[in-house]
Formats: sequence, C-alpha cells, structure tokens
Amino acid sequence: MCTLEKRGSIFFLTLTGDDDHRFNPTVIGSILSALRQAKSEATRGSVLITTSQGKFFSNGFDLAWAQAAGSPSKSLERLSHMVSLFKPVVAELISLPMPTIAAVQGHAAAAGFLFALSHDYFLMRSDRGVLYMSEVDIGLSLPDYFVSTFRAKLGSVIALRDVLLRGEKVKAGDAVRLGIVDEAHRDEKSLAEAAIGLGEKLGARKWKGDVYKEIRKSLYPELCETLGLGAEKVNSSL
Ligand SMILES: CCCCCCCCCCCCC/C=C/C(=O)SCCNC(=O)CCNC(=O)[C@H](O)C(C)(C)COP(=O)(O)OP(=O)(O)OC[C@H]1O[C@@H](n2cnc3c(N)ncnc32)[C@H](O)[C@@H]1OP(=O)(O)O
Repeated sequence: MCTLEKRGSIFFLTLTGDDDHRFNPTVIGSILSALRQAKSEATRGSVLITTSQGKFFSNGFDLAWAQAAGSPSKSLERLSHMVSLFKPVVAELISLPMPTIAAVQGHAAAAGFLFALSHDYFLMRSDRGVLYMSEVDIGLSLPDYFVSTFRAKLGSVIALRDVLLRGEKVKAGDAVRLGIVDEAHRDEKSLAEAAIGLGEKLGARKWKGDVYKEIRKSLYPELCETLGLGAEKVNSSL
C-alpha cells in the first residue's frame, strides 16, 4: 500500500512494506487517492516526492493476481483491467499542479518503471536497483500510454530501443548516460537527501500550480492526447 504525508511544503508518497510493491487494483487505488489528495491540498510551493521502502521501487503489475483468475482469458481480463486502472495514475502525475520527484531506491520494472518515469525528476541510487522493461521478455505488448510516456520522456532512440525493445536492465549510472535519470546517488541515504534538497529548491520558487501543470502538459502533446488530458484555462496574472 502507500502513504501520503506532508512535511513542510513537500508531500511524501511512499509505497510501504518490504515486498516488491506490485500494482494490483487495491494498490493502484491507494496511489490514485494519494495523488488526488495531494492535488486537493496543493498550494504555491508544493512538491511531491515519491519513493518506496525496501529493495523494490515497484516490480510492476501484480501478474500473480492476474494469473489467479482461473483461466487464460480471465487472466488477460484482469491484466487489461490493471492497465486501465493505472492510466489515471499517469494522468494525475502529468497534470499534478506541483513539481514531482521520483526517488527510486530500488528496482523499478515495467509499470513500476513507468510510474517513476511519469515524474518530472527521476533520481536513483547507484549501489542497488535496476530499471527494467520486462514486457519484451515476458511476451506482453505495451499499452499506448506506456509507449507515449517513454517517447515523451526518453529523448534518445537508442535509449528507447535498449529499454523497450532489448529489455536491458539499466543501473543508475547507465540510466544517467542514457538520459533516463537525472541523478545517480551512491546509496539510499544520499538519494533521500538529494531528493529532499531538490524538493526544497523547487518549492522555494513558489510556482503557480495551474500554470506549472499546463506548461508541463504542453511539453507532451502526444502523451496528453493518449491520456485524454486537454488543455485547461489558466488564470494568468501579472
Ligand atoms: C479482455 C482482454 C483484452 C486483452 C488485453 C491484453 C492486455 C495486454 C497489455 C499487457 C500489459 C503490458 C504492460 C505490463 C506491465 C507490467 O508491469 S507486467 C509486470 C512486469 N514485472 C516483471 O516482469 C518483474 C520484473 N522483475 C525482475 O525480473 C526482477 O525482479 C528484477 C527487477 C530483475 C530484480 O531481480 P532480482 O533477482 O531480485 O535482483 P537482485 O537480486 O536485487 O539483483 C540481481 C543482481 O544484480 C545486483 N544488483 C542489483 N542492482 C545493482 C546495482 N545497482 N549495482 C550493482 N549490482 C546490482 C544484485 O546484487 C544481484 O547480484 P548478485 O547478488 O551477484 O546476483
């Protein structure tokens, strides 16, 4: 499950527990509620930092839950259901009226990688954890919003190929080199310190949340179309 706590101007969304933080309908629902709570409480200077406890940031959708459906067709229905449920999570992050930071302290695979990548800033520890899009290895196609997010966020065709078409397990140093991750930090403590430091620096700018989110959305027109996010009126003021 996840928790949301506010310390100063920073909202901390944490996937709790020492499991691999698989996304099933219950977990997805709790993440969505947390994001909507942060949105409702947002003020100028608010920032979101998302992290997890333990060895995993998230290992993606809960395939065991899908496979427990009792038949291949029902398993696919459950998987398709998770795909549909998770799309609003990405949409909330892309339209959240505050800067967002993913502090990835462990493995981020498949939908877990997508979750991290849906944040504005992506920080990772370098001593543990890999980024891995396993779909090509496990024979699953990629939903449209997965592809749109990666195409929006990864500027390099080499990175897109290595991650999505080659299923590379990418460590932090290589992820920085490929332009996937902003910063690699030697361990969990320095990662947390860096994420909070960045959050405080961004929060101090006191940006207007509705302007911030509309500028963010304007950067990713294909992704916003896939997510069904239209442009919204901004109350600009001088
Ligand atoms: C109605 C029907 C309509 C049809 C609809 C159909 C729908 C179709 C759409 C399908 C949906 C597609 C989208 C799917 C999304 C999903 O999320 S599906 C779920 C996918 N998830 C997975 O596949 C899980 C993938 N995870 C893994 O494979 C592993 O967990 C892992 C991430 C690779 C981690 O493996 P693990 O063995 O646990 O790793 P470790 O033991 O921690 O590490 C391995 C070794 O590497 C060393 N290491 C780790 N990190 C580092 C580092 N940063 N630096 C150095 N070394 C590192 C670690 O120490 C280990 O080394 P050894 O100890 O020496 O082995």
